[in-house]
Amino acid sequence: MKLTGVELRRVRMPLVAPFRTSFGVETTRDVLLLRAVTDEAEGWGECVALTDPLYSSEYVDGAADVLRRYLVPALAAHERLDANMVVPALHRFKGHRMAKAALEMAVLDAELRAAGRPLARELGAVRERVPCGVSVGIMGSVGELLDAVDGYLEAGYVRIKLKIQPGWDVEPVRAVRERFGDDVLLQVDANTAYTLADARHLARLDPFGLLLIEQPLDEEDVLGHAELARTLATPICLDESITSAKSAADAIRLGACSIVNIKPGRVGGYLEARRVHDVCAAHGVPVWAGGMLETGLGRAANVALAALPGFTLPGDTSASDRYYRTDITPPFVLEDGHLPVPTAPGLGVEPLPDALAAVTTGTDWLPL
Ligand SMILES: CSCC[C@@H](NC(=O)CCC(=O)O)C(=O)O
Ligand SMILES: [Mg+2]
Repeated sequence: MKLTGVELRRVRMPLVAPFRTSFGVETTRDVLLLRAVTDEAEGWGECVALTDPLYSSEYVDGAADVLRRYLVPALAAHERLDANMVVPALHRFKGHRMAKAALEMAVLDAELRAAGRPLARELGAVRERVPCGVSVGIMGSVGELLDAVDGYLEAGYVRIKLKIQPGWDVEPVRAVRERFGDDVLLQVDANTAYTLADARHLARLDPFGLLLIEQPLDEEDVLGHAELARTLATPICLDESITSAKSAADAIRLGACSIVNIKPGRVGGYLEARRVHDVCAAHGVPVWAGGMLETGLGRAANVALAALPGFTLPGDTSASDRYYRTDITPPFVLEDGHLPVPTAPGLGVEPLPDALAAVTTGTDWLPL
């Protein structure tokens, strides 16, 4: 394929309710979308960088800048381009995995649409629908949390994930267990909010039969997670620490985690995400699909990824209405706790023109 240009498009998507984590509160997603135009087809990419560099070092304005000044121009040198070539072509630019992932995603979508191949089949999907969990933010009270969890269980979600932080951990977990019982699949996500000094406190979560505790320590403290894993009965899952297939192999070998949350943006793309899946499978480590409040575009790709064989735990692949009143694609609707894997070529979905126009705050055409 010949890439003729890339459109950077910013969309502003208000959340149906504030989403609070240990690092901040999201009320509106300011999303950077990419539209890759080639001589054979067009493709869409979604950059998962948040507005501020609080989940990781990337942030949406920085991603747009590095794409505009470095990453998109770097692809001009390639007369013919396929998705496998994108990340290697950008290797000399350090970091910016979420920006690189979005560019690879757009080129991959265009390539697959041109070939009439669904992303799920390209990645190695073995399922036609995936079981869906839901991520529940930190709330103002335990009562408010219990009402939210009740609503999600009613909606059919098969797994509940609670955001935790110091001062909001044991009590909400205990309340959910007491209200909904021991059979509900339940896990927690700290987003790096604790230190090894909190080990004894975190061990107080062990009696609640959690599936996992996600990223309790700093993303760079792999050895700390290995030491914590020797203390806790609850399995440790890493998110922010896993930035590539190699970092997954290292973390597993060091005993830092026994479960991995895979987010394609965090690891530099869907092709690397498949490699993370393969490395984890080789070590017998289960994985699940994480989320970054994606629009239907990223959601479609995450659902395709979640259909790979090693994704044996429900992911944060929630329905569109978990976050958005109106999605920019036909909405993903939960059916018996599952979402269907798209079967059309490429991502299998594309933006609805009117819905996209209604939330677009700016476009920037980058010709090659
Ligand atoms: C704004 S918080 C984004 C990162 C967070 N993501 C979620 O909790 C799931 C979000 C989703 O359902 O897309 C995580 O650390 O796993
Ligand atoms: Mg997480």
